[in-house]
Amino acid sequence: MRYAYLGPAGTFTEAALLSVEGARGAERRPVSSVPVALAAVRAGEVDAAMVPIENSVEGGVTATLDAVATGSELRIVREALVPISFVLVAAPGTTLADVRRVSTHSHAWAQVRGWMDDRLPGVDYVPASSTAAAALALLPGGTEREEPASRTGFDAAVCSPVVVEQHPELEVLAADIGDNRAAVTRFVLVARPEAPLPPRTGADRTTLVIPLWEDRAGALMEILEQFATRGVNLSRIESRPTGNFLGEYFFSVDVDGHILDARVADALEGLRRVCPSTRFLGSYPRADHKVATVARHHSDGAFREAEAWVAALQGHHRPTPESLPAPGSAGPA
Ligand SMILES: O=C(O)C(=O)C[C@]1(C(=O)O)C=C[C@@H](O)C=C1
Repeated sequence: MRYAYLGPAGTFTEAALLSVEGARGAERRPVSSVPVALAAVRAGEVDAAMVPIENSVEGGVTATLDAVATGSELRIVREALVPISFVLVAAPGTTLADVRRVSTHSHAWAQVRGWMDDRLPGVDYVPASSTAAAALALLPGGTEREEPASRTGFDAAVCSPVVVEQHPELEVLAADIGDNRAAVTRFVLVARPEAPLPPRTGADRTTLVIPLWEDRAGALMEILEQFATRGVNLSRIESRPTGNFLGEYFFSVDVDGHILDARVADALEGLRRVCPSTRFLGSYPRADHKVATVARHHSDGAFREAEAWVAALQGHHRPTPESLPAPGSAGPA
């Protein structure tokens, strides 16, 4: 297997990838952004890419939500949860009092803002492509030592403690600086659509992209109804602009269950009718193994029984040519 991930080594995304069985011995390609990782999957240069999708503090990772919603189809085949803990690092010899400008990934910055306001008020933020990229930039590239700020434009970085394990020469100015100690990021492994559908486990998640089909009152309600009436619980719903023009949005949705669950399959059929450009991004096991609660009347057995009942009734009352809708018509009102 060949994998792409948001690099360099030491990112949280790499930690997520390393949690996949066999990934340690596989070819791993660090890349500079989520779109680049997904482009490598689409081009067939790698078999799958690990990308962040949701953080418990900062919410959806918009770069991922947008990149999987458009372009050629992709499939999520698994997810991974990584607990997030941050350290503030600098080049050797730097002290906290020297820090004026701090670099990291924007999602990481959002998770340490409280600590920064408290301990380094007025410090400037310099965006980086990842937490590890910011930290590694602080290390002198050559033999000649340079002042980091003059070379990089910043003098400290927020990253994972893993980077310090790999580069012990980095000075740790502060540890555990996340505003929320229980922060977790959810990552997804994304492959091409021909990837085999992961088996149903009973504790599964299905990810969908639902463009708002028509701009009218009740359009969102009609989408949500498809899930509600089949007892399908939503675990995440976010609206994102399509980028085409102001006011055009799509919904990125996670639901509890697998496409092989009758209630999920039935909801997808309903969605297809009310919103034909719905995109299926995959059904895969939940990393937290949380089993969905399903009422008896939403179980596979209840759907099968109801289908068999209707089929039997149809068998007794076969449609006549006159009772069928004319070709091209919407059918009897
Ligand atoms: O920069 C990294 O280390 C990443 O893996 C990216 C990322 C993200 O995109 O949210 C992953 C987890 C953390 O919440 C912060 C940054």
